[in-house]
Amino acid sequence: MAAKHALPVLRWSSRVFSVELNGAPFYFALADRPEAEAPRLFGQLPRARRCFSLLLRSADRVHAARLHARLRDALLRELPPECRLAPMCSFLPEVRDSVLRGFFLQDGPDSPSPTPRLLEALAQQHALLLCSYTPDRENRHWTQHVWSLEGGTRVDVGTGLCVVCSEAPRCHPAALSMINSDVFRTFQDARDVLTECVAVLPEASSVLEHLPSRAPSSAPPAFPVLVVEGLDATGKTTLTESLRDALGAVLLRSPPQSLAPWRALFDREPPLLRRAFYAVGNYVTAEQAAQQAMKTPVVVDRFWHSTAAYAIATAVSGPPSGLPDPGSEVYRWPADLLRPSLVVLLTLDPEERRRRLRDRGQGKTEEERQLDHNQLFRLRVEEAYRRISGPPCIAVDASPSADQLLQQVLLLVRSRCCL
Ligand SMILES: Nc1ncnc2c1ncn2[C@@H]1O[C@H](COP(=O)(O)OP(=O)(O)O)[C@@H](O)[C@H]1O
Ligand SMILES: Nc1ccn([C@@H]2O[C@H](COP(=O)(O)OP(=O)(O)O)[C@@H](O)[C@H]2O)c(=O)n1
Repeated sequence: MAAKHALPVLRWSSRVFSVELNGAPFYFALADRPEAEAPRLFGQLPRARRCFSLLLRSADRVHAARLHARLRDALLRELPPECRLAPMCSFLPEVRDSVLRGFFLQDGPDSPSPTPRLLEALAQQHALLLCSYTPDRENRHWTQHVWSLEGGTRVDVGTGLCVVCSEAPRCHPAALSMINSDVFRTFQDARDVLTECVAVLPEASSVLEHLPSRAPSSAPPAFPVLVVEGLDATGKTTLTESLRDALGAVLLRSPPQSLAPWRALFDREPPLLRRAFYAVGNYVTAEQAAQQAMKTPVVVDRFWHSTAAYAIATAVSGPPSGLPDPGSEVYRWPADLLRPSLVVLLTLDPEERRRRLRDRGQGKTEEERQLDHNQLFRLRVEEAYRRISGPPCIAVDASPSADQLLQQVLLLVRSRCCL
C-alpha cells in the first residue's frame, strides 16, 4: 500500500496538469519544445498577461486539506476581481497518491497587478510551489517558470519548459487518491484521520470518545437489517418510519444521534475530515444495528452507500464518465463493516424530487440556480450508488404514493429476507 503521507516526487516533465474551468477539466503537460498549437486552456486566454499556479506540498494530510480550504478563502478575498481563479492539480498518470492540489490563476489585463506579490507571500508563508506561465510575442507558445522563494528572495529558476497539449488521462486524477482521502476501507483508516486532527480540531477527541475501540463484529445478524438509501427528499424518512411500524423494527440512522453534536462542525471541514466523520458514524450505527438485530428487525436511514457515493461523486467533476471505473476498489463494501440484508435505493424523477423539496419547505434555491452543475452531480451520485458492490441493493421507483411504496417494499423485504 502507498504510504499515506509520502511526498510525491516532482519531475515536472512527467507530470500532467489539470485545471477546472466552468466544471470541465483542461489538461496540459510540459516539454522541451513547443508544439504547433498551445493547449486549449492557454489558447483560450488571449487577453491574459500571465497565468500562475500554486501547488500545495505537505506531508501532513490534515494540514494540507485544511490549508487548501484556507488558501481558497484567502485568494477569493484578496485577489483583484478581474483575476480568474480555478481549482488545479498536478499528477503522474495512473500513479496513486501522486496528486498535488492547488489553484490556477489568470492575472487581469491591467498593470500593475498585485497578484504576483500576493502569491509570493502566500507561497513563502506556506511552502507552496509557485509557477508562472507566459506567452511569447505572438501569444502562441507558453512557457512555465518555476519560482524559487528560498531565503526570502525570489529567484526565477526558469526551467523554461514549454506548455503542450496532454490527452485526458484514462482515470480522473481525483480517482488516484480517493482511498484514505475520500473513501475509507476500514474503521481504523477513518479513525486515524480523527486522531490526527485532534491537535487542530479539539472536538475530534469528543467524537473519538464515542467510537467503539475497534470495528464491531460483522457477523450476520439473526434478524434482517434493512437500509434505505437515496438522494435528499426521495422519501427515506417517510418510508423508514412506515417500515419500522409495519415490521415492529428498530429505526436507526447514520450518522447516529450520539454524533449529532459534531455533524455541523465536520460539514464545514474539508472532505478528508468530513468523510472520515461520516465513515466512523457508520460503524457506530453498525454496532447498534448488530445488537438490536439479535432481537428484532432493524431499519437504517442512510448507511455506507451514502458515505461512499457522495464522497466519490464530489471528488470528481463532469459527467459520470469521470467516475472511477466499475469494479474499482472504491466501490467495494468495507470488509469490517456490517453487511445489511438488503439495501433499497429510492430513485425519483428530478422534477418530482424538486417538488417534494419545495413542499417540505426547504426549497434548495442554490440547487435550482446551479441546475446544470447539480444535474451532473446527481447523475454521478446515482451512478456511484449503482456501482457499489457488497450487500444486495435494489433500486425502487419512489414516485408512487407513500402507502403504495411501503407495500411494494414490504413485498420485496418479505421475498428477500424471509420475514
Ligand atoms: N411516496 C411519496 N409520495 C409523495 N410525497 C412523498 C412520498 N414520500 C415522501 N414524500 C414527501 O416528500 C418530502 C420528502 O420526504 P422525506 O421522507 O423527508 O425524504 P428524505 O428523508 O429522503 O429526505 C416530504 O415532504 C414527504 O412528505
Ligand atoms: N451515512 C451517511 C449519511 C449522510 N452522509 C452525508 O450527509 C449528506 C446527506 O445528509 P442529509 O441530512 O441531507 O440526509 P437526509 O436528510 O436526506 O437524510 C450527504 O451529502 C452525505 O455527504 C454520509 O456521508 N454518510
